[in-house]
Amino acid sequence: MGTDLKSVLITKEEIGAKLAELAAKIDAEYAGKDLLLVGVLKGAVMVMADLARALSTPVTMDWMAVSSYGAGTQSSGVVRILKDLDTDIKGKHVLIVEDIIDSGLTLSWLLSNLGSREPASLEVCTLLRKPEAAKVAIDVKWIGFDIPNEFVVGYGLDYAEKFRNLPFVGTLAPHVYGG
Ligand SMILES: O=P(O)(O)OC[C@H]1O[C@H](OP(=O)(O)OP(=O)(O)O)[C@H](O)[C@@H]1O
Ligand code: HPA
Ligand SMILES: [Mg+2]
Repeated sequence: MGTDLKSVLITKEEIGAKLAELAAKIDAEYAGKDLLLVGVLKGAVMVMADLARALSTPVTMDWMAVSSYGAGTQSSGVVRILKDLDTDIKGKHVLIVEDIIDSGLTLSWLLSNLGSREPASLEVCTLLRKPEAAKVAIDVKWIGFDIPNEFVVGYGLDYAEKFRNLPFVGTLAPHVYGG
């Protein structure tokens, strides 16, 4: 961690408590239904792993890899599919699991892409959201934390592929990205 981080924004304990809270609501919503969690690689790996274990509802899990940030701190706006789902989601209850909604461009694209595959339902759960950064309005059912418009890392979130393994969410010192 050293001096590359400016501050801890959300602790490991706060993340755990929030995921337990969200899991209880998701359990209630999908009681008696088959639920497919779709994790968005790579950032959502930690949220997916911890949220899935906090749920009592039996779920299946699939993954999609899309990338719009590359090595920078700004979304390019161009979303690329790096890996598609392994399964057909037609008729299934699908919950997209994300680490962060920043500009909203990734999710907006993903919702229309997955929506066109005719799932029985399609909702979103995200750990973090930056309301001030939104470039498109998105209807998100479950949100962990609204955070300020600052670049964050940790708990799956990277800067140039680094910091994903931090157990908390922190802000990056400006010198790291040349700010
Ligand atoms: O709302 P947006 O501005 O579109 O940003 C959010 C997306 O950006 C990040 O992914 P990234 O493209 O960095 O890929 P990664 O998960 O592999 O790091 C993050 O995991 C979200 O998927
Ligand atoms: O603040 C962020 N940090 C890391 N990855 C991201 N992808 C979108 N916003 C962010
Ligand atoms: Mg990234």
